[in-house]
Amino acid sequence: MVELPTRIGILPFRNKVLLPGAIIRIQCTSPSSVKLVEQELWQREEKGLIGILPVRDIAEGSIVTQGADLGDKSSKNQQVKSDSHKLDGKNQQEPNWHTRGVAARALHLSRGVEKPSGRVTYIVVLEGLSRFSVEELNTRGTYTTARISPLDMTKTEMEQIEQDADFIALSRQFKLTAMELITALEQKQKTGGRTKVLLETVPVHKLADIFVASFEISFEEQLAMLDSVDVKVRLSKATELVDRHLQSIRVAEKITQKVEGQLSKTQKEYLLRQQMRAIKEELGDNDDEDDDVAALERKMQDARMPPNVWKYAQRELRRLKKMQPQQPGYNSSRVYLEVLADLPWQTTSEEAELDLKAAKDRLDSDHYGLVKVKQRIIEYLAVRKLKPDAKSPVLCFVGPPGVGKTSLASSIAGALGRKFIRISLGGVKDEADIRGHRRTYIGSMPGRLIDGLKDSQKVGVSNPVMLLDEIDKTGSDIRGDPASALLEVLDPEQNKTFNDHYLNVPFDLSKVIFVATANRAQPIPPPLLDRMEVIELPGYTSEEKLRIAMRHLIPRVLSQHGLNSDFLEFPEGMVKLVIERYTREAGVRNLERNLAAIARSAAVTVAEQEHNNNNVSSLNNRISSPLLETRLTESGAEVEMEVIAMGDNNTNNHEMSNVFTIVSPIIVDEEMLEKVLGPPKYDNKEAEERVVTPGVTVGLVWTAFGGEVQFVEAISTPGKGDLHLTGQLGDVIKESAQIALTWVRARATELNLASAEESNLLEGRDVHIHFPAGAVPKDGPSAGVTLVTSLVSLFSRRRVRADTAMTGEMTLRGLVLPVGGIKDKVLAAHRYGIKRIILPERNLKDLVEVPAAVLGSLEILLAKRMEDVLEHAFEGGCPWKQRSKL
Ligand SMILES: Nc1ncnc2c1ncn2[C@@H]1O[C@H](COP(=O)(O)OP(=O)(O)OP(=O)(O)O)[C@@H](O)[C@H]1O
Repeated sequence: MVELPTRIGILPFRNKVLLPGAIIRIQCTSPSSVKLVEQELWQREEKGLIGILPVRDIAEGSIVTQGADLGDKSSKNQQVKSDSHKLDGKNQQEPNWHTRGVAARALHLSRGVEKPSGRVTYIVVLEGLSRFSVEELNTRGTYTTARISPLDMTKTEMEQIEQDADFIALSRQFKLTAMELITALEQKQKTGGRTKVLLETVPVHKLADIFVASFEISFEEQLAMLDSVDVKVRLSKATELVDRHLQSIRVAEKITQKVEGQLSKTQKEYLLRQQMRAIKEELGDNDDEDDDVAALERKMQDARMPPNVWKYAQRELRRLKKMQPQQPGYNSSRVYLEVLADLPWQTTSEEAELDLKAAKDRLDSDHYGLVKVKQRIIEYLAVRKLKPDAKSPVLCFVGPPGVGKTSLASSIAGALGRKFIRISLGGVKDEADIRGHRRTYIGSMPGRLIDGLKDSQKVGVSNPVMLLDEIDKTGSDIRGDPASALLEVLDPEQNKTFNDHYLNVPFDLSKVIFVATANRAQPIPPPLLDRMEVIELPGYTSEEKLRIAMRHLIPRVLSQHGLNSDFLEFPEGMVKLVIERYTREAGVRNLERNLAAIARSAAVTVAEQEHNNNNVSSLNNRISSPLLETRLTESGAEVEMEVIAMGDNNTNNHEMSNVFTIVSPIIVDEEMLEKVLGPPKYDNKEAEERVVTPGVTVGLVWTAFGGEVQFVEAISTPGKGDLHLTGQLGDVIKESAQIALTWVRARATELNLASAEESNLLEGRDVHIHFPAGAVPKDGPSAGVTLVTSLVSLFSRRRVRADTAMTGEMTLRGLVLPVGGIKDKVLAAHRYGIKRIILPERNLKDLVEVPAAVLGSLEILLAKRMEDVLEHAFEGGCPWKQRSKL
């Protein structure tokens, strides 16, 4: 029995009733309710109570309280008039208060602060305890309070009524009906019978409320239940409602059974057909194949092929009809006709009038940053809109992995309202991969393009946006040149009648919009490159990655794992740690993978929690679920939550609060990162640790993964003065190394090498230069200055500065030439925590593309000649100048 105070703070419930024993989760946002929760629940030392009083919208007319039991208290059977009161900001007029309410306590409280307004809100999980009647309402303060008197029976009254014959009969009737309901529910959900125990342990008058609270009934009925102060009235009302619910479940079941009956009818039919087939087979009566051919013919007719193709297909079909299924060639002919019938000869997706603004919004909402790229795409779309038949170039996105090339292409398809199809060209070396094998080959197939288009479920239209992925990874060998086939595909003059060897009839590709991606433009054969407009997507800075993660990756990763921010929160600081300590890439691919790993681990925790909750409180979940609906007002603002648990162990209802333990989200912290992702993979000390001996230098290079930091190591060994190079190097880089060695040798005197051993280094010994990360192929001229610096460091026995990286081509006479990919290289250096960068002077202009925040953290040193590089690379300046000073 709960001791009620004489005065209680009132929380108005609009058109809704909280019954004793019911649990509800609400969000308080209006100033009055926030104040109420703050003063009555949040700030209290001991557990506070508040009164829940139903209030009706004025528009719906006044409350007519029903219920025969009200006779004795008829004086109160009228509405309590109150001072004008603002109800949760929704109703400015005088509210219609009901005269009876329910005292409630908080099972769980969480406090939130909206950003950026700073407004405080509360989420409260309330449990109804006992009825009261309102003696007087006072609405003059910030929130309403009421003088109340309890309506529940005292213990002695209760003991008396338990002897009453009517009450006993009513209880029995109620319990019987309730038991039937539980049995029906359990059968439906096929679960065990824990809930029945509650029928024995909870007093019947409380059960009546709990059961009714779990049904969806009208406000009037809810009020009637609330007003049923007399337990006998309450029991008969509850019995009636439980019975009604039971009947509705039964009706629903009957309907399902009927449907199931129908289902088994189709199953029966299927079985009979199977049997019929078997009998026919036994009799050698094989008209099934005929059926199949007829179906194929119908499918071909539906495909609406152009006349010349149709003629060809007809001829093939006639041939097929003459053949026996066992005959060689029957199957290949059939498969061929299936492919023809599957191709979208005429079907196109409706292209709505292109709305450039909507397209721009879509690109913006899908992708963070990339301003120039998006601008270029919009221009491309604008031209297409003005002149749809213009020969627009094929867009080719070039950039390291995971910078959004594929997803940009799919956004273009979305903006145009077209289907999207991705054809992977990585590793395609055979022309037949593009153009198909002739049908004379055994196991011949159409090429990848036609194969992609024929998949009618996925594409089924002749005008999709087709992404030719990794177009730089096609190569040619004796089996022909895929690039020349691609050239035909991309040429608007020729692709109207694209000839796939397998099809052997022309297919019109001119309605397809082609987009290509590549990691690097350089390997793409020039004629192909000429057909394309290259749009470069450089890598992202850490700051950009953070924004992309917060806005795009995290929401997506959460929803992919069935979570949302109520369950899992990624604080910005932790995302930053993932970016800096666990990834070191130009794009965001690994970042996304790591975030997904964390989400997976959280999903397991959440699922386990839910499992436990379901076990403990299966009754509550099932019975109270309609009342547990969230009544959160959609404020749309970000809310920062602070949570205190209000668990109360001395009541038998504490189980119920378990349902809400997941209200507080899992917040990712360093410990969780280490647990899921392991110890940090990167720090900023790598350069420092590796540049400990003379001969090692830090260079900046450009690889298929974007800008990279590349260490170069040189040592000398006894020999004949040869140069050895290792680390999967291309011809250009090998030549750079030769030039570097020649240049350094020519300056032997300037180097002023002291000992005989050192002069030997130049003539009598071999030099070995290695580029670690041997698995990654490297080429290009930009390692020139790095190579020279390594050699000078080796010969002069002086270490280069570990905080410095360099890039630049060097001529035989020591002039430093500009190189490409400066932005990517600078970003890479930034990722590695490098502080100083030596660049060719003529690359200065390229720095405008580097974000200011990154530039600000670096010292940029410009070099015109090799001597300038050496001057910057060594502590105290160029080594041989140092020596001559000595
Ligand atoms: N600027 C961005 N804004 C939002 N999401 C991005 C952005 N850049 C990349 N992403 C996301 O990163 C992921 C990887 O991008 P995507 O697959 O498009 O990369 P890609 O450049 O095509 O890589 P690959 O060359 O390996 O195919 C995608 O989930 C994509 O949505």
